[in-house]
Amino acid sequence: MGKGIPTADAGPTTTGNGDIKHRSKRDQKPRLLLMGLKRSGKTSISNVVFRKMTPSDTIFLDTTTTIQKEATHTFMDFQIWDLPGQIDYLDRSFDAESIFGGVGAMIWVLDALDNYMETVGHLTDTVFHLQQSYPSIKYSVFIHKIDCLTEDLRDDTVRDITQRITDDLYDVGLENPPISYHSTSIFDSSIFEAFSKVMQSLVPQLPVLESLLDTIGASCHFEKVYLFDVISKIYIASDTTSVDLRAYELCSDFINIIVDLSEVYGWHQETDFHEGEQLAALQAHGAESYVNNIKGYTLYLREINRNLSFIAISKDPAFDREKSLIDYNVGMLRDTLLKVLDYV
Ligand SMILES: Nc1nc2c(ncn2[C@@H]2O[C@H](COP(=O)(O)OP(=O)(O)OP(=O)(O)O)[C@@H](O)[C@H]2O)c(=O)[nH]1
Repeated sequence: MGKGIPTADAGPTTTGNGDIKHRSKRDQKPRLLLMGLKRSGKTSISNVVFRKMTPSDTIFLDTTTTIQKEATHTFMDFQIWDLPGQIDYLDRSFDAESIFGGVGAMIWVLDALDNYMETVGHLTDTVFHLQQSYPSIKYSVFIHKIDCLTEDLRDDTVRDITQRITDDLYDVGLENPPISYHSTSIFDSSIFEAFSKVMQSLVPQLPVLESLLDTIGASCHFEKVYLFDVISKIYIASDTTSVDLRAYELCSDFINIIVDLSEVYGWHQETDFHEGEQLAALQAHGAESYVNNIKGYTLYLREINRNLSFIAISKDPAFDREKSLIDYNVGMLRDTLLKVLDYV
């Protein structure tokens, strides 16, 4: 058996060492790897997205020396493994199966400010080798720290990196590698947008959800509709209109306000509702909120369950909820989530 690297489980949502039964069950959940050279930004990304760390606080992070495992229990239970950047995972003495077996997606974090020739070489070697033994892994390259580049330089850098990786892989015989590219920064919503796309690649029923969200958007006259994981702010599906960072930001801010308000004014349903019927009715409907005319937009949120909310944005500043057919459409969404995903 090959050597392994020490692993560390950190934080409240992280897999615990003590509970072996619990742990082995979680280890079967889809795994997502964060890889890349030292100081590329892997731990910062994991902390900002999943631990709500303020981006500016990431400058105090130490180098990671052990695998950090983060387990999230939201719409989809999955593990994120943050791998130390200084280790050569292709070294034959490594127990590769313990790291790469069961991986659904790998994110390669590439520091756009670095001399990226070195990391492009590591990345293409890694993809090439893993493709032989683990062909189902999906790869995403985060061209990261993009906030430090000017608009023009950004486009050139992204184009150059994409081209180099594609050429290198072509040279070794990989013509259409399953790689997606995202420009990211922890200082804006691009990191959440990119992570959303990675998570969506792990949802086999995504086309069904997207087509349903397209239908809802059209019939209710929404410009953009999302299914949001409320805690992480990752959206697990949206309609298929083009990515709109501004719409994402407005929806994300809206969730923050709703969560803050419900922390102050919310109540614990089990203790306050003694009438079973009343509680069932509330759960079937789901909490709802909408605001008209925020910077010319209407925002609409409907809770599907504790984790998942339907959120839509309309350019009509005077959205009329009663005429919108929203109840019928959200009902259809709930039915689909239940039937197709066995979820809700
Ligand atoms: N400008 C900018 N800096 C970032 C961004 N993301 C991370 N950083 C900074 O990059 C530095 C390294 O971040 P880490 O998260 O520790 O990098 P890492 O890849 O986990 O590094 P190792 O643990 O050594 O493998 C920190 O100073 C972060 O503040 C970003 O999007 N933009």
